[in-house]
Formats: sequence, structure tokens, C-alpha cells
Amino acid sequence: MTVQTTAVTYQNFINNQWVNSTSEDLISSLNPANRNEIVGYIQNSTEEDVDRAVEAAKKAKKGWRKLSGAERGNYLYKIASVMEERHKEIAETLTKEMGKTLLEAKGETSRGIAILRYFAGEGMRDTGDVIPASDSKALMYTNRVPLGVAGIITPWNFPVAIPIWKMAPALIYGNTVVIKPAQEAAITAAKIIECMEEAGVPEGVVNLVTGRGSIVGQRIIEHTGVNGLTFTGSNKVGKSVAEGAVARGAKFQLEMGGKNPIIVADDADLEQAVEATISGGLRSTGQKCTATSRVIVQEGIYEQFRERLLERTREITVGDGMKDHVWMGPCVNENQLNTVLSYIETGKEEGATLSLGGERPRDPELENGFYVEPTIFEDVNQDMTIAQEEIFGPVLALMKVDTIEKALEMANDVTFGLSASIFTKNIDNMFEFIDEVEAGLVRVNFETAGVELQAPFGGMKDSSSGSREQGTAAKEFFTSIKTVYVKP
Ligand SMILES: NC(=O)C1=CN([C@@H]2O[C@H](COP(=O)(O)OP(=O)(O)OC[C@H]3O[C@@H](n4cnc5c(N)ncnc54)[C@H](OP(=O)(O)O)[C@@H]3O)[C@@H](O)[C@H]2O)C=CC1
Ligand SMILES: O=C(O)CCC(=O)C(=O)O
Repeated sequence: MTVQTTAVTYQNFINNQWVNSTSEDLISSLNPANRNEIVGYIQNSTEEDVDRAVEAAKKAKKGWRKLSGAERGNYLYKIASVMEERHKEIAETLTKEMGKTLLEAKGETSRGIAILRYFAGEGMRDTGDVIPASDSKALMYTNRVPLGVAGIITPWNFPVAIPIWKMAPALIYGNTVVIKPAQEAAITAAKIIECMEEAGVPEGVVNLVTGRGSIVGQRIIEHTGVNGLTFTGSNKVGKSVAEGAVARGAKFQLEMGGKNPIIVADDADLEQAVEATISGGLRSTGQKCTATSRVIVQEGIYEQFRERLLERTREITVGDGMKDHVWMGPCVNENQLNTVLSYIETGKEEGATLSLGGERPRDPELENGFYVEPTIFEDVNQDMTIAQEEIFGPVLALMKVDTIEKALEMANDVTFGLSASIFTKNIDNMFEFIDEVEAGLVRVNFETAGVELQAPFGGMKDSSSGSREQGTAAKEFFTSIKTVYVKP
């Protein structure tokens, strides 16, 4: 039976109007903790809706760009304040829509607010340099100018943080925005946009179009009115964003998958390494691009580490993220659950030893949710699929090694290069790891997951397009440099 108690319909936001899609068709957003509960309805938008949003963003470009950085910053400060007032509602929506626990959702909402405030401050910082000209009477300087309209395509795993870490820098550097959030996170995105409306952001500066990636996302990629494309999600879609952008000469930025290793050296602090593995690998049900998925353990500590990891993982409570005692929520949707279960089957078929989990929980209370048990494989080797492909679920692959050199070699032997971590007290190991590991985010005695909003974030190899987001790096993508030469 389907429960439709308080399901609200969310519209697109175009030119500061909440409007239906021209399709007059809706998509229902289900609670992954209970597939019978509809969280709300979103618009199943068309190419025409995207065209209208881009037109609005184009019209708003000049007025927004002409404001001072401080004035744009004031809007971001106001959005942050409105979000703070609606913190509880936004966090609860996030949990109901994509399943992460309320504790994590609250943390992410606070992080969104902090990102807004960080970029608000950017409005008062320098936008260029003065460079000595060869002519002593001339003034030569650089100035950063906005790209124009930023097309933003976001995933469901960080429904608040990722849209904000793309929209906030886009806006502060003077761009206008058309955003297409993932269907599973579109209601949370609509609530963020409501905060922007309440903060008085001018007409056309931010536009939201919800619906299917293959229609709405694809139109954003192809639209010649969109000057820059920023994307986070799968490698498959990322590749089509890149191809579409190159085909029409638009600037683009991609953040994609990871297969992040944690190396546990013989001299590691055992408790810290176990806790970091659990938190980095299983929080958010393993649905982070920075999640730990390969645990490479030196043989001297392997048995102790394995035992403690199994013991602590058995204590994890799986269930509806809205409940206080629950540590791990469901997978985001049925597709994702099936993907995770099929990787678990492949792991078994290819000869890895399933040491924990691997099934859907038997608790009848959980039968309508997309749950899977936290899962640990041992005897995993480099050639196995579960050691190479991104699973995006609560699955850890334990690999035993004799030396740190071998551990490093294994850590680098994947196509991804997003995040990597080592637990050791040996300073030589630390620096060797920092120097040699192929990853954009390198952690020593920290978990692989979690990024700081004031620091550049991005990956190497197939994990990104080489660009970086957040912190001061965001400026590189959302602006172009004008070199100005003035002679009296
Ligand atoms: N790096 C990361 O942070 C993330 C990685 N992933 C990886 O991707 C896998 C699949 O997840 P999934 O949600 O399907 O990721 P996708 O890459 O499909 O989705 C990311 C965003 O792209 C949109 N999109 C989908 N197809 C197109 C298209 N043809 N053109 C333009 N935009 C499009 C999606 O829309 P919509 O879904 O609404 O149709 C969503 O907004 C996961 O298992 C995981 O491995 C997933 C999410 C985040
Ligand atoms: O680890 C984080 O906090 C962010 C990770 C991320 O960007 C992602 O999973 O898409």
C-alpha cells in the first residue's frame, strides 16, 4: 500500500516564478527507507523548460555581474541565515529523500550554510593582480570576470553540500545559474532554492529545472547559452558532459568516482585505523565518492585489525535514518541496492571470502526499504572486480600485504585517484605515501572521506577532469581572466 500523507508537489523555479513543467507530468520521490512512502512530487521537465531557464539566466547575467562582490556576498549571507532558520526542515527532507541518517543530514546542512558564508566573504577579496608593464607609463592588470551562465548537474549523495558548493562560487563570481539536481535529491534542492527566493536573490539569477538527466541534463549540456558546465556523478555521464562541452567549446569541470584505499601499516594505532575504516567506508551507506572501499593491511597487524573491524562492524545498526539509534540508512534507491548486491555476488563468484554481511537485513520492519548489510570481504586480490570498480555501497575489501611498498603499488593500481589514506606512525612511510600515492586528496591518520570547504577538492586519473572545486580553487573554474593594458 502506498502512503501519500503529506506529499507536496514541487515546481521548477524559472525567472523567480515557481512553475509547472510544460510536460504537465510529475515524478514521485520515494523514501528509500520505505518505498511505499512518497516524499513529494517533482516536475518531469522538458527541453523547453531548460530553454526557458537558460533564457532567464541569460537575461539576468548583466545585472548580476554589475553588482559589487560585496553586494552579491550579502545575498549569500542572507541565504545562509534563511537556511539556518530552516535547518531542521531541510535536514529532515534530505534524510527522507535519500536515506542518510539525520545526524549526517544535519551536519551536511550546517556545512552548506558554512560554504555559503565562506563564499560570501570571497566577494570582498581580490579579483586580480597588477603586473609591471614594459612601458613604464602603462598600467597592466588582470581582472577575473564571470563565465556567464553556469549549468550545474548534481548527484543525490550530498543533496545540500554539492549543489551549494557549486552554486555559491558560481554566484559570488558573478555568474547566473541553471541547476538540475538528481531526481532523488530534487526536493531538498527545491528547499535550498526557496531559501534563495526568501533571501531576495534577483529575478533569473538562479533557476531550477528538475527531471530526468537524459532530457534535462542533456539539454543543459548542449545549450549554447550555457557558458560553463559543472558536474558531479558517474564516470559514464561525466564523459558525455565532457564530450558535449568540448563539441561546443564550453568550459567544463567533472568530479566523478573513486576506489579509495586506506593503508594500515604494522605500526598504526589499531583503534583509530578501525574507526576511520568504518566511518570512511560505511557512513552514508558507502555512497560517497571519497568512501573507503579498499583496506590494504600489513600482515603484522592484519589479524588484530580484521578481528576488531568485524567486531565493530557487527555493532552497526541499520534502519530508517530518521530514528535516533540508527547508524546506517538504506541505499538511495532500488537500482543502487541491486548494483551493490550484484557486486557482492561478483565478489563471491571471483573467489573473495565473504566475512560479514552481504545480504539484505532479515528484520521484517526493513523489508520495504532499500537496505543492505554492512559487508566485509577478505582475500581480495587486485584483479577482482570489487577491487577495481566503484561499488558506491557499504562494502569493504580487505587486502593483506607484506610491505608498505607493495601496499602503495596496490593503492595506485586502479583507474581512479580521488582520495587515499594511510595509518602509520612512521615518518618515512608517511612521506613516501604523500609523495607516491596517486590521489587528489591525501590523508595521514585520517579517514578517506570528508572534505574541507576551504580547501581545493578533486581527483587524479579518472576521478576528475583535472580541475578542482571549493576553496580558492573554485575561482579558477567560475571565472575567466582578462588581462588589461591601460596607457594614459
Ligand atoms: N562522484 C560522486 O559523487 C557520485 C558518483 N556516482 C556513481 O554513479 C553511479 C550511478 O549513480 P547515478 O545517480 O546514476 O549517477 P549519474 O551520473 O547518472 O547522475 C548524476 C547526475 O547526472 C544526471 N544525468 C544522468 N544522465 C544524464 C545525461 N545523459 N546527461 C546529463 N545528465 C545526466 C543525473 O540525473 P538523474 O539521475 O536525475 O536522471 C544526476 O543529476 C553510482 O553507483 C556511483 O558509482 C553517483 C552519484 C555521485
Ligand atoms: O566526502 C565528502 O564530504 C564529499 C564527497 C563527495 O564529494 C561525493 O561523494 O560526491
